[in-house]
This record gives sequence, C-alpha cells and structure tokens, in this order.
Amino acid sequence: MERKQALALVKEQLRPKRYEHTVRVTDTAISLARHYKLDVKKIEIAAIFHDYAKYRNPNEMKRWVLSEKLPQDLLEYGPELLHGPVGSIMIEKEVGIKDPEIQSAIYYHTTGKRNMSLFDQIIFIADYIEPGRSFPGVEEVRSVVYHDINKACWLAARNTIEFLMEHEQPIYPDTFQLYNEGLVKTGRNVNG
Ligand SMILES: Nc1ncnc2c1ncn2[C@@H]1O[C@H](COP(=O)(O)OP(=O)(O)O)[C@@H](O)[C@H]1O
Repeated sequence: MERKQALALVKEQLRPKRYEHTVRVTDTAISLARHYKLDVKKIEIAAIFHDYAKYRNPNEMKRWVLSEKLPQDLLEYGPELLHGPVGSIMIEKEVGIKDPEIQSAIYYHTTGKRNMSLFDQIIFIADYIEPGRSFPGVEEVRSVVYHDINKACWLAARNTIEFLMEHEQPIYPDTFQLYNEGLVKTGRNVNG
C-alpha cells in the first residue's frame, strides 16, 4: 500500500492532533529504518497504522479481546492499553494488512516487551521520541537512539514505569520485562 492511501485510511479513524502525531511517528520511524537498514516501506505502513484503533469504543475493543482470544488481563488495565493489540487485528480484518512483523510492532507499541525485534523497537521508540513529545527524559532517549536502540527502549520503559508509579497507575508487566531484560543483558542485574 502506498503512503497516501494509508494516510487517508487512518485519517478517517483519528482526531486531527492524533493524525499529526501519526505523521511525525512515521517520519521518525522512516529515519530510524534507514539508519538501521530495515525495509523503509514496511516500517512506514506499520507507523501509519500504529494508532489505527485509538478511538474505537472501549466496549468494541473489549469484544475484540474476547473474540480474538487476546490476553484477558489486558482488560484490567483500562482501555488505553487495548488499542495496540486490538489495532494489530483490526488492520488485518478491516484493511487487509496481514503481516506478522507489522502486526507485532503495532501490538506492542505502547508497552514494549522483552525480546522485541528491531522492527518492533523502531515503532515503539518512534512513538516515544517523535518531535511532538516533550516529557522528562525524552532528550536522553533521542540522544542515544541512533547508536544504541536497546538502551533507548530500556530508558523509555524505565521512564514510563517511573511516571506510572508516581501517578499510582497500574503497570502492565510487559514493560517491566523490557526494563528487566535491559539490566540482565548488560550485566546490571541484582547479582552483578
Ligand atoms: N505498561 C504499561 N501499563 C500501563 N500503562 C502504560 C504502560 N505503558 C505505557 N502506558 C501508558 O499508556 C498510555 C498511552 O501510551 P502512548 O505512548 O501515548 O501510546 P499512543 O501514542 O499509542 O497513544 C500512556 O499514558 C502511557 O503512560
């Protein structure tokens, strides 16, 4: 699918600010894909569709979780966490995009997870660092992402966990697993 057609399809699904965010995520992801030598056209499609389900009705998303047998614990964390997993299914059913790499990146773009592929990482971190983001710590992530994308994803997970804890929000465990993985892989675990 071409960029123009893909953007037109998501524009119908999103509010104007979210659509602008999507365009910035897409441009950021393309730049990272060029740098890390991934398929730029494929990254572009994943980025354009990453928030496809963002404004779907929470009850509709809940029905998709149940009918598609997605992990039911997602339902305990509020509707915000559903749009990635549900969006990964919806793009196949509604748009005809059936591609495991694209669908995985959309599925995990909010929480991250351990063992992300480079493709997953690029969508996850492009969403976090796109130029419209201004939360604490984002500059540090931008400064490392072109030479150490593992570190960038780890920092994003750490910052998100800190933010959610400060606000006493529940935290879906995939983000903890990404955080832990970074410490274990760099030897900074409890025994190190
Ligand atoms: N593991 C998690 N558990 C609960 N909430 C999370 C987790 N990871 C991220 N979030 C929250 O989900 C919300 C949506 O994330 P965001 O990056 O804005 O996604 P998107 O750009 O796709 O809308 C943010 O408020 C973020 O703090």
